[in-house]
Amino acid sequence: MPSARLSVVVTRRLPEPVETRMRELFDVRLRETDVPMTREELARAAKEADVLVPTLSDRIDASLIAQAGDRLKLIANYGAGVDHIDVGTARQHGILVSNTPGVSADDTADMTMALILSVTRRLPEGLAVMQSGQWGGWSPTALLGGRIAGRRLGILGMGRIGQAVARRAAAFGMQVHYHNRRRLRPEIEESLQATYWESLDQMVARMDVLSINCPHTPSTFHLMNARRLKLMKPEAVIVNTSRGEVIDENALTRMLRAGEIAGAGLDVYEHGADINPRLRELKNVVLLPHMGSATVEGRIEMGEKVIINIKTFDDGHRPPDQVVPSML
Ligand SMILES: NC(=O)C1=CN([C@@H]2O[C@H](COP(=O)(O)OP(=O)(O)OC[C@H]3O[C@@H](n4cnc5c(N)ncnc54)[C@H](O)[C@@H]3O)[C@@H](O)[C@H]2O)C=CC1
Ligand SMILES: O=C(O)C(=O)CO
Repeated sequence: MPSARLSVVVTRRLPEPVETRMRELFDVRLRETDVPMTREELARAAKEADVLVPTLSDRIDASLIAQAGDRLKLIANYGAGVDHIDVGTARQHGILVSNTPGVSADDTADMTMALILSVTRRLPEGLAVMQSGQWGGWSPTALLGGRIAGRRLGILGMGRIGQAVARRAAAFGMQVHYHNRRRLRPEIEESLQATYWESLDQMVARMDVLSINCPHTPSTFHLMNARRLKLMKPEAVIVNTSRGEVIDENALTRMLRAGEIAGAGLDVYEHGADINPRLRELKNVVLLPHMGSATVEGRIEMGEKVIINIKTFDDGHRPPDQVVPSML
């Protein structure tokens, strides 16, 4: 007799090919509208599913996991970052957690470079001139930015995305530096032509551009606090395509306003969509609505990874992208 199909609940609309494949493989309940579930809907979903497929907009904390009961066996996150999931509590309840690492690395690194170039070369100001209809033609002195070739880029968090940024930055002629929880193997460091800094403080003080690419964990929360931001050179630029919580957003905003940091390119914010309104007023800041991984290809590949994790689990094995507390 064939075994019963897994009951899978997905909390957000996913790209159409992903939803179609999920319908073929699982007893899946898909979301009809593209709005995050309310807390009550999420708690109900966690109770009724064998597998929950959340996204970064769902807070899967200890209380939600405690309410889930015995049925929930796997939280197969649609996304690489798992800072919205209490992975330790899930483990204590015997619930596995998986994510979608790697498939967004190139796309997010592309967006990191786009932010670096947008801030240093003043793209939004150029766009605003064109949209105003006031452009009077080429000028030797208008909208001059800074050259990135030859500049020092410091990467905080040299994992999949950090390394993809390093490869791109080297191709743009930047000198790549990094700080990471663990130093890379010598052959990888050499292939990336990257200089390792054991001291984050010392690296931060010497960079022209700082790119934040570590996950948000208890040890990275406000890693870029007011004290460290103050170590940056006043002409330096910071970009963040990881998670907003790694930077003290209020301190950054104050320093950008005061001209103590030259510019910022942000894809992510400390309080999600509730961003510091003062950031929006600044000319030296480029803000994006968390779209680092937003390509058609990447979002489908994230869904394929979710499916592989669920299928492998259904076949009686550990999901290939299982996340355990010691990884965080
Ligand atoms: N903006 C966007 O659309 C996207 C954002 N992300 C975010 O980017 C983050 C990084 O993604 P990946 O590169 O795939 O992760 P990864 O796990 O491959 O790399 C993260 C690196 O950060 C390092 N790290 C962790 N804690 C650290 C600490 N305290 N100090 C220094 N280094 C530390 C790790 O050792 C690792 O090398 C994700 O966790 C996610 O939050 C991921 C995908 C898309
Ligand atoms: O995969 C992630 O962690 C994201 O931020 C989605 O883009």
